[in-house]
Amino acid sequence: MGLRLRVDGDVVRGEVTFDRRQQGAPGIAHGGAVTTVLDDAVASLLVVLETPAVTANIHVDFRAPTLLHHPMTVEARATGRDGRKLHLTARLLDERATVVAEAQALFLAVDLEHFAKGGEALPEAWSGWGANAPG
Ligand SMILES: CCCCCCCCCC(=O)SCCNC(=O)CCNC(=O)[C@H](O)C(C)(C)COP(=O)(O)OP(=O)(O)OC[C@H]1O[C@@H](n2cnc3c(N)ncnc32)[C@H](O)[C@@H]1OP(=O)(O)O
Repeated sequence: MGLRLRVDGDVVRGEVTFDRRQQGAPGIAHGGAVTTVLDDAVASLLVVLETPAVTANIHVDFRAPTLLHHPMTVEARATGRDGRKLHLTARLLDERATVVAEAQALFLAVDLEHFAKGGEALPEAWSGWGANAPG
């Protein structure tokens, strides 16, 4: 789907075009693929927030069909923090700036050791990530 995300101040923005590999109904992206994009967008906010965290839950409202082969934009922002709980939101918009899907996600801040459970080496760039994050 060629998702590209970038940090723009305290917002994450990106572009994505779904194709047949993400098809659900004919010509329309599967909701799981749409959710993946929204989850990835909010997860990228963790760079802005300087906080390692994981998705605890994500709620998605599908407002309109997400059409294949149409360029979409995604934007994500943080809406609040309560201790370890990060409240994040993201929207997917079509070329006419119509919101086709939006998500509210709860992320839980974790220690970097959480990611070591996967048994893979963590990226070098992650060392020190979250060292100053409030608990
Ligand atoms: C840019 C770099 C990106 C790096 C990667 C980022 C990750 C990308 C996004 C992902 O896809 S993450 C993968 C999918 N998510 C997971 O695999 C998470 C799996 N779940 C867990 O590991 C644990 O359940 C979790 C760390 C989320 C919570 O376990 P904890 O033992 O740390 O929390 P705990 O049970 O003590 O609960 C702490 C608080 O959170 C609340 N809570 C926990 N899970 C919740 C939940 N699912 N829904 C609502 N509230 C939840 C819980 O009620 C409680 O609230 P209170 O403090 O008010 O009592």
